[in-house]
Amino acid sequence: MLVVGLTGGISTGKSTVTQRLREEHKIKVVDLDAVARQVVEPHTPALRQIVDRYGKEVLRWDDKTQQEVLDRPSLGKILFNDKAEKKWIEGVLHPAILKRTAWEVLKAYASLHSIVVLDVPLLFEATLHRYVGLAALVYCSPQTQLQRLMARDSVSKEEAEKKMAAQFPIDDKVSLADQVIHNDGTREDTHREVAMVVQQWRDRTRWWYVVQWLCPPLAAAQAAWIIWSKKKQGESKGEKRE
Ligand SMILES: CC(C)(COP(=O)(O)OP(=O)(O)OC[C@H]1O[C@@H](n2cnc3c(N)ncnc32)[C@H](O)[C@@H]1O)[C@@H](O)C(=O)NCCC(=O)NCCS
Ligand SMILES: Nc1ncnc2c1ncn2[C@@H]1O[C@H](COP(=O)(O)OP(=O)(O)OP(=O)(O)O)[C@@H](O)[C@H]1O
Repeated sequence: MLVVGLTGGISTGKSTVTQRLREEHKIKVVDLDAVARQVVEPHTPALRQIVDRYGKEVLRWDDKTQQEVLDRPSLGKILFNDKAEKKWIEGVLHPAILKRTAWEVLKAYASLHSIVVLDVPLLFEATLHRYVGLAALVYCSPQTQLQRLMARDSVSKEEAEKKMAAQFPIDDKVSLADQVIHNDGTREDTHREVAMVVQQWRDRTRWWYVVQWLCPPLAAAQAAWIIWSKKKQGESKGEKRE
């Protein structure tokens, strides 16, 4: 099975691309933003830790479920404005997110998917690219990124720039990626690029994933090889976590 890590910058178009992957190409996608929401649902250990640290101000009443839930904009304000708190929040959430994601990958393998795409906003920042077979970047210029972020989230230029600054600059991610999907033009242009990369992924997997499914030690050996060789590559480039 080919595990693709799909990343980008905030608002460069990951969701636009993954929607196409799911609907047109029928590819299994695991969205780590969605997983990040699950790990802070009511009564989870992660939410308890967050409330212990920041108090009830990070909660809001949800009429639909009749309970207190995480107020995401409030936690976002803390995370995007304070580097030390960002680190603390990530220290609580990332291990829980990783555990759930590993489980989703195993489920995809067991149900004989040839390709699984992980939509990971912080693929490079969290050095998760070492654990995937291919890192694909959804790219648009920083100017387009800023405009789309301001329009989509109805935020000021200053607020949008602060969110962009919490990640590696999109131009720096280009050299770290194995493949780039350009999303500066029309959606139709992007759909064409997506079709091209999907063909490349399918060419890489062919019948190999069936062999791996029939012989799990082969799949485990390939995963171990990818992790080991990417770790070596990273060390020789002097890569380190943010
Ligand atoms: C801060 C939170 C509460 C804001 O929630 P909100 O619903 O407003 O936004 P959402 O979750 O949809 O994220 C939107 C985008 O923000 C960016 N972003 C999210 N977390 C981070 C982070 N820790 N560092 C930098 N950028 C981030 C990503 O580009 C993401 O796609 C939320 O993003 C969160 O819990 N973040 C911490 C978990 C995390 O690191 N998630 C990234 C998954 S790898
Ligand atoms: N090719 C395009 N042309 C015009 N608008 C686009 C294009 N691609 C994406 N957009 C718009 O740009 C905004 C950001 O796109 P999208 O939500 O897919 O980004 P994202 O990378 O998933 O964002 P996030 O990191 O916040 O999850 C959305 O409002 C989307 O409709």
